Amino acid sequence: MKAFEATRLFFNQAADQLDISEELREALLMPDREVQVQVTIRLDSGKLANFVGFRVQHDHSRGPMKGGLRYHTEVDLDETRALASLMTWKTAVVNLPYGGAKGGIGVDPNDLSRSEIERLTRAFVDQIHDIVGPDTDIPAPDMGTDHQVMSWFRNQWEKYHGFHPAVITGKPVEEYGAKGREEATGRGVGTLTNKLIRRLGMASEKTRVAIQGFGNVGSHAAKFLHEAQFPIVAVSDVTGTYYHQDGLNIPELLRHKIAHPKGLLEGFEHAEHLPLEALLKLDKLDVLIPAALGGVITTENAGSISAKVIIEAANGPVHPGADEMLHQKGVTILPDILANAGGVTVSYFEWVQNRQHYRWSLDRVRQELDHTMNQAFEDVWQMASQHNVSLRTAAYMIGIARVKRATELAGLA
Ligand SMILES: NC(=O)C1=CN([C@@H]2O[C@H](COP(=O)(O)OP(=O)(O)OC[C@H]3O[C@@H](n4cnc5c(N)ncnc54)[C@H](O)[C@@H]3O)[C@@H](O)[C@H]2O)C=CC1
Ligand SMILES: O=C(O)CCC(=O)C(=O)O
Repeated sequence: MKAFEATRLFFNQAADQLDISEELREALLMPDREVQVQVTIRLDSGKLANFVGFRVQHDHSRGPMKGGLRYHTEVDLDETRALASLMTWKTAVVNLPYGGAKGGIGVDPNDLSRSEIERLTRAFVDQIHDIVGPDTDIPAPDMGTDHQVMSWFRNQWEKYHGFHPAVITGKPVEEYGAKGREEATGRGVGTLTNKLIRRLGMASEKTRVAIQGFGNVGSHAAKFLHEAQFPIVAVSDVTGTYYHQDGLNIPELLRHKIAHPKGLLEGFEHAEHLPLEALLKLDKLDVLIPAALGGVITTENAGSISAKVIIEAANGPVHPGADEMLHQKGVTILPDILANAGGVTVSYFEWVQNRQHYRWSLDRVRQELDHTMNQAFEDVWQMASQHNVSLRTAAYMIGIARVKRATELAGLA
């Protein structure tokens, strides 16, 4: 099943609870605009290379559209469309005054030098600068992009439109970025993991965690959970799974990642090195945190997952069929549109600061982030209890109801 079809299924499960008509479902699901562009650069070798870039603007009924930029080989129109629609429900669940969008380029950034990535980013901006802006559509980091890419993006966009740092978020802190944006998604994941396991009557020191992906989100979630006393027994990145039955030394893993030229765990010696796919098959896990690609938990591998709780730090990691199987097994899933909303929440704080030419302290960012995430969690928990539905369906119900209301108030439906 393709990614957008999967999000459509999750959408429909919630829309059934809300009794939404077929026409309105189509109107809410259909993206506002989809753009596909050619991105051509000259490589360091002197050869030309052609890539395909996308920006999908899904819905703007609640405000300017917001969502990250992904550089990854699997980026295509369908995946970008699915990710853009997730942004619409996500910004609504945490009640930010935004709609949803997503973009990216089908490329493996590990194959390019930093200067090639800079040229790629600038060429992409040349193609899409007219459709993004601080009041229309505001990009941010996602897989394969970071604060440096945001900085190049802003610089190129400003060549066309003049100074406006609020055109993009996730910028370097010394260049109009918000303190705490880099850690925000991982911190939000950590905060809600802690909250959920306590709600389920579990204790952090006895909760064995595995994290798939040790990039921005996975590594910050690991840091936060380690500080909260959770034993993290396994983490993985593209180079494999790293396991220690008594819990990994997370500070040492973080130091290793920082020292590695590509930020990888390759060569880490104080853990058992297992194949990539081993992480999902580990026994005696309590919490599994997919924090890499979408579509990784399927009907084929869901049966071998031992965790009682799955926290969707990645976007769309669980296929609908697997979602149903895990639900039947009694696994609690904290859905992506709530679990990983910390990133876009602090992006919103960054945008607000840029527009006011003001800077918040890290303490303030963290306090407001924790408040937003806790409030959204309580709203979703209450909705799930009231309607006897999963946390995913409850989160979608809240998101869809808010977007539906804004659409109706605008007189569009
Ligand atoms: N960066 C952000 O603020 C946000 C990111 N997300 C989602 O979180 C996920 C991760 O994003 P980032 O951490 O930003 O990306 P990243 O590019 O910083 O890191 C990705 C990590 O996943 C690893 N990885 C890739 N394929 C893998 C595989 N098959 N098995 C195990 N590990 C694999 C990579 O080696 C790397 O460690 C994505 O689904 C993204 O959409 C969601 C909300 C915000
Ligand atoms: O920070 C943002 O604006 C968007 C982050 C993002 O792409 C996501 O939440 O999936």
